[in-house]
Amino acid sequence: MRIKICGVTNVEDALFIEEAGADAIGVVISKESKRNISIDKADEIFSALGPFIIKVVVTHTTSYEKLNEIISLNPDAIQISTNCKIPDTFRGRLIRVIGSESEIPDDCDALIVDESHGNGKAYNAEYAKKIVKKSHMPVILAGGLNSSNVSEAITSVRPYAVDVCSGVEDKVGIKNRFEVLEFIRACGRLPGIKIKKGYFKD
Ligand SMILES: O=C(O)c1ccccc1NCC(=O)[C@H](O)[C@H](O)COP(=O)(O)O
Repeated sequence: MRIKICGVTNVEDALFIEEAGADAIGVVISKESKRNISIDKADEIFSALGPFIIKVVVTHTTSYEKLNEIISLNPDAIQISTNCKIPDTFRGRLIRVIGSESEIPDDCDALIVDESHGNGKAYNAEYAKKIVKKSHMPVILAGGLNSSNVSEAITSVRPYAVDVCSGVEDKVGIKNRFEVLEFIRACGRLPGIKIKKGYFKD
């Protein structure tokens, strides 16, 4: 199972997540988010990472100026929840957010079923299953996932990938290393870092 860990706000967490073996890291560039970071911070985080991890920017912008700033970071993918049109040069790497009221869009390359927006709100299993069945695009599952429920979510929904944000945090924007490793393990993957005593919660 592919794994995206979202809402990363600092280089230390990003490097740990990469080393732990996640496939993708998401940073949020949106004033609406408690995990909002600047373009410069996102650049610092992406630049610290190696070539084998997918770098995703999550945004809610409707401004082409902002979008161009985001594109200038050269992310591997953009995850967007508005219907802002993305330049053709960026095609192939666009993830659109789909919630229970929305139709499947056809101007993107992957979908993320997400009604949580980093708040830990649980996904709707019936809806997610329907989207996986109907969509010809890869479907990422998000919403209230954590190390205790992700295995069941994978088995029942059969998504392309799973996404987690608050379920592996100590506090908003700060990842809990033990939970990151446990989440990766619960996805049926072997974490790249041994679970050491120091990674446990106090
Ligand atoms: O993380 C945020 O602060 C955020 C805010 C607004 C929109 C999206 C946001 N995050 C995007 C994600 O892809 C999250 O990982 C996803 O909503 C799952 O969050 P959680 O339920 O906390 O695992």
